[in-house]
Amino acid sequence: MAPMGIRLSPLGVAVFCLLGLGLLYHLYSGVLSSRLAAFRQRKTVDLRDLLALSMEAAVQGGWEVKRIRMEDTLEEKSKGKTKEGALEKLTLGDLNSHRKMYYLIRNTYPYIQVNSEEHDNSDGEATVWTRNIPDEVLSKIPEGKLVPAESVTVWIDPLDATQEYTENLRKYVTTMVCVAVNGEPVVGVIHKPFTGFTAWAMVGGGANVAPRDSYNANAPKVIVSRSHAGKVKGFIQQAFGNNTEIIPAGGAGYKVLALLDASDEEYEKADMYIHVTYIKKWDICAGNAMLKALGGHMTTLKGEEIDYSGSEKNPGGVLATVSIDHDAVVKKLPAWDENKN
Ligand SMILES: Nc1ncnc2c1ncn2[C@@H]1O[C@H](COP(=O)(O)O)[C@@H](OP(=O)(O)O)[C@H]1O
Ligand SMILES: [Mg+2]
Ligand SMILES: [Mg+2]
Ligand SMILES: [Mg+2]
Repeated sequence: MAPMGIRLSPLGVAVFCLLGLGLLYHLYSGVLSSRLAAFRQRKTVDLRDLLALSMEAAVQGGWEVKRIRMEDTLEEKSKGKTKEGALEKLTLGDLNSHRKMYYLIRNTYPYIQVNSEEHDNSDGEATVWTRNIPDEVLSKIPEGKLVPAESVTVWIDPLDATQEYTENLRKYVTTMVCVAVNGEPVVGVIHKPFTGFTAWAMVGGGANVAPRDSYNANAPKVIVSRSHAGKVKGFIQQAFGNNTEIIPAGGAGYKVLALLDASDEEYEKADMYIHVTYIKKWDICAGNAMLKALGGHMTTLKGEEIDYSGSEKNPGGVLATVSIDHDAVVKKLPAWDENKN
C-alpha cells in the first residue's frame, strides 16, 4: 500500500524506471565513449617489431638512394644554409628514400611519432610492413618487448652524407632509423646502400656489430666531419695534443661504424668521434642507440645525455666512444661554448 492512498501500478513503475535509465544513459554515454576512446589510444608497440620494421625501411630507402646514384639523376638542390653558413643539399635520393621509409613506418603504425629529416607534399605510398622479422634478429632477441605507443619517437635520416653522395663518395652514405622511448635511444639501424650491409642494435636486446678488441684513449685517432667541421681540429688538439691523428670522414652514421667492428668493408678504425657544429637528432640517434647497446656512449661535449624527444636540434656537439672511459675523455676536452664553434 502506497502512502496517502496512492496506488502504484506495476506498469507505471516499470515505465518510470525505464525513463530514469534512459536519462542516465543519455547523461553518461558521452563520458563513457570518450573514456573508451582514451582507453583504445593507450596502445602498445613491440620494440623488436619496430627494429625489424626499421631495418626494412632503411633497406627500402637504400634501394632508392642507390638507384638514383646509379642512374645519375640526383637533381641536386639547396634547402638553405646551416647555422654556420654551409649549403644544405637535397637530392632526389634524399626525397625518394624519405617517401619509402616514412610511409612504410607511418602506414604500419599511424599512431606513433615519426620525425624525418625530409618532407614531401605527395599523397604518400601505400606500403605496409610485411611483419617479417629477420632470423638474425629472432635468434639474438627471442622475445618481444612492449612499450606504450605514446612514449615512442622514431627518427629517420633518409640519406646521411648527402654532401658526399653528390661527390660520389659512396662509402660514407647511409640510411638510418632510430627508435627512442621516453627520449632514450633504444633501437638503432644504420644501412649502407652501396654494400647492402645493415648494422642494427637494440639496447638490452642484441646487435650484429661489436666493439673492436682495443681502443687508444690517450693518443686517440679521432674521426670528424669533412664538410661541417667547424673548429674541431683546434678543439681536439687542445685536448690530446698537436700530433693527434684526425680522420675527416662524411656521414654521422659512417663515423659511428668506424668506431666498431663492422664487416662490410674497410673502416678507418677510429678511437672516438667528435662533432662541434649544430647537428640534428636524425643524424645521431641511431648511432647513439647502437653505441649504447654495445656499452658505449654518445653525449654532448659536456658529457650530457641527449634527449631524443621534442625538437630536432642538438646544439651541444657530439662525443662518441665505446669500450673507453667516456667521462675521463669529457674531462680532457676544452671548455665548450656552443656559440663559439
Ligand atoms: N652544422 C650542421 N648543421 C646542420 N646539419 C649538420 C651540421 N653538421 C652536420 N650536419 C649533418 O650531419 C650529418 C653528418 O655530417 P658530416 O658528414 O659533416 O659529419 C649530415 O647529414 P645529412 O647528410 O643527412 O644532411 C649533415 O648535414
Ligand atoms: Mg644526416
Ligand atoms: Mg640526411
Ligand atoms: Mg641533410
